[in-house]
Amino acid sequence: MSTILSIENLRKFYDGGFEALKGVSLDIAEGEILALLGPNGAGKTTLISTVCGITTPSSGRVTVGGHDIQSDFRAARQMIGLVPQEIALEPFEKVMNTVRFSRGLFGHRRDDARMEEILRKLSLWEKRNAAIRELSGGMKRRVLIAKALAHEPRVLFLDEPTAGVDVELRKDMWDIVAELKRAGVTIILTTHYIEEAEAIADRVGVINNGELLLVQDKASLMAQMGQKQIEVMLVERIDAIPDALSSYELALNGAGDSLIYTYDVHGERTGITALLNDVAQAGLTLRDVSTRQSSLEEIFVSLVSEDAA
Ligand SMILES: Nc1ncnc2c1ncn2[C@@H]1O[C@H](COP(=O)(O)OP(=O)(O)OP(=O)(O)O)[C@@H](O)[C@H]1O
Repeated sequence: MSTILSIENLRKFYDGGFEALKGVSLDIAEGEILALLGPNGAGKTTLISTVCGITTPSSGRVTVGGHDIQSDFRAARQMIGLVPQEIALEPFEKVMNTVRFSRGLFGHRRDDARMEEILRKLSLWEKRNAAIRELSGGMKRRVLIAKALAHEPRVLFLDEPTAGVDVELRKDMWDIVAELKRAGVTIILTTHYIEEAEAIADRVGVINNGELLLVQDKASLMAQMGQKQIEVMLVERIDAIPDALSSYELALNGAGDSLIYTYDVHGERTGITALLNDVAQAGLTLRDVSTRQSSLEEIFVSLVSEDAA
């Protein structure tokens, strides 16, 4: 797939000398969904704002569809839609006019069919004549997305799209993102909800202290770094792990009826067969066995804490 967004050695010093981006480089392929994860203050918003031309880079180069965001700003910006973190809308304006105005800002001709399509997709059509101030917070977020899509961008940035929204709207958001992906839109989103990144992204980038710690295909990241756990559920409760099993790194759950064994998926031998054998030898009866892969959240926490060390 071709690269639609290219970021090369991007640095940002804020007034006062604080370095919020320390030489970030990243290529994003057309049509992919990239989730940017990072703790508060990591530099996610600064990165997005710089690419979108809201913040000027101190050095480095960014191109969108081959257009340089500084020397060819208009063409680059045309290709980008931004759904900002904060809701900033004109309270007395009507929904339809708000979205139509955004399209006009980019020099696009009025297209009522297109407006209807966008508003329907976001379940805003019935509200098209409502004033913004009459809408719920969730509806306002939908308006922000509609505004960002009004000029038909090829790359959409979503800065914390689900911060503070309820479960239902969050699910709707992800349906919208999936639909946009099907339509070929490239999506870069920041989130604190790691399980969402895990569910929706093709690639995950982890940013901390202004540096991109890694960008990797989600599946390979999880396979590479993941540990698996096997839970051995027992028929009877036990107070302590039997001595016969002391050679294994086992944990006993709070209820005393499950042994948790963590192993590396890449180890030559997992030790599971021997463990199950020895559990039986120790006189314990298995009720059930289940395995689980460590989540992106655990991977993320270990990466960021390694970085801080
Ligand atoms: N205008 C500014 N002037 C000075 N420092 C700033 C400015 N904007 C952001 N910063 C600092 O730059 C760093 C990165 O901020 P940024 O908003 O990009 O982080 P973030 O990863 O988006 O965080 P969050 O998850 O909290 O939104 C922070 O330390 C922040 O305080």
